[in-house]
Amino acid sequence: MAIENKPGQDFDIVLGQNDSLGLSSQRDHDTSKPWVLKIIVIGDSNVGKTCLTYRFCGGTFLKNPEATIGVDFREKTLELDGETIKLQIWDTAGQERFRRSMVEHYYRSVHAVIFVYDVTSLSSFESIPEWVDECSRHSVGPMVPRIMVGNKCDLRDQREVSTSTAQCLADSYNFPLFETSAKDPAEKEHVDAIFLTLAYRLKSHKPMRLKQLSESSDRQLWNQREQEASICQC
Ligand SMILES: Nc1nc2c(ncn2[C@@H]2O[C@H](COP(=O)(O)OP(=O)(O)OP(=O)(O)O)[C@@H](O)[C@H]2O)c(=O)[nH]1
Repeated sequence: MAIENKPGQDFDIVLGQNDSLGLSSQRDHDTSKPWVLKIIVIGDSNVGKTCLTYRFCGGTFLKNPEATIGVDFREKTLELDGETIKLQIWDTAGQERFRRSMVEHYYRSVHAVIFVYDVTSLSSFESIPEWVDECSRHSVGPMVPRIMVGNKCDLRDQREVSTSTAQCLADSYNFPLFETSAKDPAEKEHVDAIFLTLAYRLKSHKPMRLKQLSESSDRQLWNQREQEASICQC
């Protein structure tokens, strides 16, 4: 496995300029460079955010993940209809004490949001409106695509959140709902579908304004995390 962006190597990121999605009305995309889309994964601690992103990027189930501190970055490059798209996935900390200093970074110039709850934990589901509110408080506009994901569906006997209850909440926000399991290998396609759905939705929007990531503080953050060897090499 090889990481797409080596330390010190510059690459582009789409940063919001003209509207909440960072989209411009004119095509100014250099086709030799991929789109880079920032997706954040948020939700209570222990719902499986790290395992879901790892399943998508690395293809396997991470057996003993440690609680995320601040953020872990993962990247996946996709070819969609002949265009290269890099998904820069921010796996955020669910525990308040590990996210406090990072929250502003999470939401800055974000292109899509994945809200995760655990189908075996009613309280994690009941927290979803708080996560949605946090997004709004950080000025994530209504144009930014959002998806709701119920994880750990393999634990059938322990389910506390029914599909219909979750669908009601998702409908009230007009979010697509996915139920899946990071653990069950048979669910890999559903996990992929979450991220692909977002990638296609973002790609279908108008062409995007590009800005060098090296100009932003996101770049510094990324470098710092690379030095701490906390980027998943997938
Ligand atoms: N059975 C089952 N367990 C899962 C699944 N996904 C994650 N887990 C387990 O749930 C626990 C928490 O997983 P994480 O991915 O670390 O959860 P997180 O949401 O990233 O947690 P924080 O980093 O604290 O925010 C771990 O013990 C995982 O093995 C799943 O789909 N099924």
